[in-house]
Amino acid sequence: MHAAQSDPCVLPSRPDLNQTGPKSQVCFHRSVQWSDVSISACSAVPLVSSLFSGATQNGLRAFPSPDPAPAKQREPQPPMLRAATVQARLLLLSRSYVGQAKAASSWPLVRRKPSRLGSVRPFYQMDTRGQDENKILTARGCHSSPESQELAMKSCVPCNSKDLHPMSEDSAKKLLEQVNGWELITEGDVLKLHRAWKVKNFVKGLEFFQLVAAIAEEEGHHPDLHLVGWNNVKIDVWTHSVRGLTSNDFILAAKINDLTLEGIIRKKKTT
Ligand SMILES: C[C@H](O)[C@H](O)[C@H]1CNC2=NC(N)=NC(=O)C2=N1
Repeated sequence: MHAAQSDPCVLPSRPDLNQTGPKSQVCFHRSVQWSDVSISACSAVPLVSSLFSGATQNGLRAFPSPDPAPAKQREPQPPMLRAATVQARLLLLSRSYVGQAKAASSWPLVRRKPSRLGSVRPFYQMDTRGQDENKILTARGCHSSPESQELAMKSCVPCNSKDLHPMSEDSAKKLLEQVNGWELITEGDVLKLHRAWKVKNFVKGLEFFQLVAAIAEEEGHHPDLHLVGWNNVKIDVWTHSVRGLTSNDFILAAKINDLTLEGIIRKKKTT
């Protein structure tokens, strides 16, 4: 995928679950009919290691399936044949990864429990190991304030909590400074957060929704998503249970602002 001229505030696309590291691993996943294998394109490392151990990873079976015959029934393979088998498997694996890398952008995001091998970066993420995307964005002046960073690190509370009440418009206006690009709208008598983006195309709009959905599911707090005229994304955020705005909505908006959307959002035309 050709990387467009990058907007300094947009890092290469990756699903941003939580600045403090994903509580669960978000992976590309698809059952590939030709080899009857379910491949999770999170990272080559666990799959290759489980390939050798034949172990399952996150409930996935290292291919080729079906289950290898229990060791005791298998005839010991001569070393040359064994090496050739591993070679063939690795070739199959590498081919599938090339195929995946090409198709990965159109694959649906699914949620996986953290791999038993520890959380690993999905292979399509920019390798910023040891760096903190937040620091990168802040260094580039992309965060409106440390408060907005702090907001993006928080977690939503359950919307059916008794302590949740709609905030006043003045309180909302104060918090608005911490969510760049969002505005307050009132629909019916309900105060909401609203933001619009132009995406490159319809599919990228859906990809954007997938990234937002991952956060919403993680937080148990959901936005209203609109994709109109094929490339206009509009998102409204409000707390339905109290018919107004709560801190949950600003946390969700800050997390959406922290998504890395390179390749999804249409570059602003320089006038
Ligand atoms: C029980 C659970 O907290 C509710 O169903 C959640 C789900 N997501 C939600 N999202 C939003 N925006 N408002 C809600 O009131 C809400 N309620």
